[in-house]
Amino acid sequence: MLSQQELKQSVAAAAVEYVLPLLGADVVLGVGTGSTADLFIDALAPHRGRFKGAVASSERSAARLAGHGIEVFDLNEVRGMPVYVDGADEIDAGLNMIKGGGGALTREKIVASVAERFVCIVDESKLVEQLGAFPLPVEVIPMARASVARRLEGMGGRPQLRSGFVTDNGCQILDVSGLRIAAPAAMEAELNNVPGVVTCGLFALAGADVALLATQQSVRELRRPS
Ligand SMILES: O=C(CO)[C@H](O)[C@H](O)COP(=O)(O)O
Repeated sequence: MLSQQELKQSVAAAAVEYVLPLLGADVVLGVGTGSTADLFIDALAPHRGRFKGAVASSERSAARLAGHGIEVFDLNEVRGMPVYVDGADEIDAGLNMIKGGGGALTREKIVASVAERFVCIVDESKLVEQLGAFPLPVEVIPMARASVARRLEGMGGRPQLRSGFVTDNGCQILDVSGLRIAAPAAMEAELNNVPGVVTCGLFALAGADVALLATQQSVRELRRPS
């Protein structure tokens, strides 16, 4: 029986195999945040000479990439990326996701939006029938924390401030439990439209294109239904 850590290692290795054919001297990769993304960075490191560098979705990942000698680019210096690789807290069969457990949701959404393809790397514990058991992270401008929390309560959620945590953008996170997420894209649009919300951790309007899912038997590849 493989542990969750071993499953994360196997999906990180599979993600490196996935990106290898896309590498080239001019190629910049988009790299996500979290323990699975960390393992991806570690597994990518031996191939550092085969691509130009990476854009990271957090200061944490930027430091890890740089520690491996992979050049880290500011997104403003980069015109495009063939692929963005990142983990998720939950993913459904439509490849809609909840992300932001590590608090990097806004930069993750920005970097992913610039990449041609989002490859989500998860172990099988993250695959769910309906999103929402994992509390939904919502990044908020600090002055709007209370007003946004009231709006979230009005939607049936129970927001909790992630205490002592400040995002790389200088903002705060409300972790919202109790939401019924039957229509993820509609809820993402509604939440992102609340004044004071920087972004919510639903990735459904633009979900993953491909999911690599580590199971006890193998790493399965799932594609976003068209
Ligand atoms: O969205 C994220 C960070 O903001 C991560 O991708 C998500 O929390 C999954 O993390 P892990 O790979 O550690 O389980």
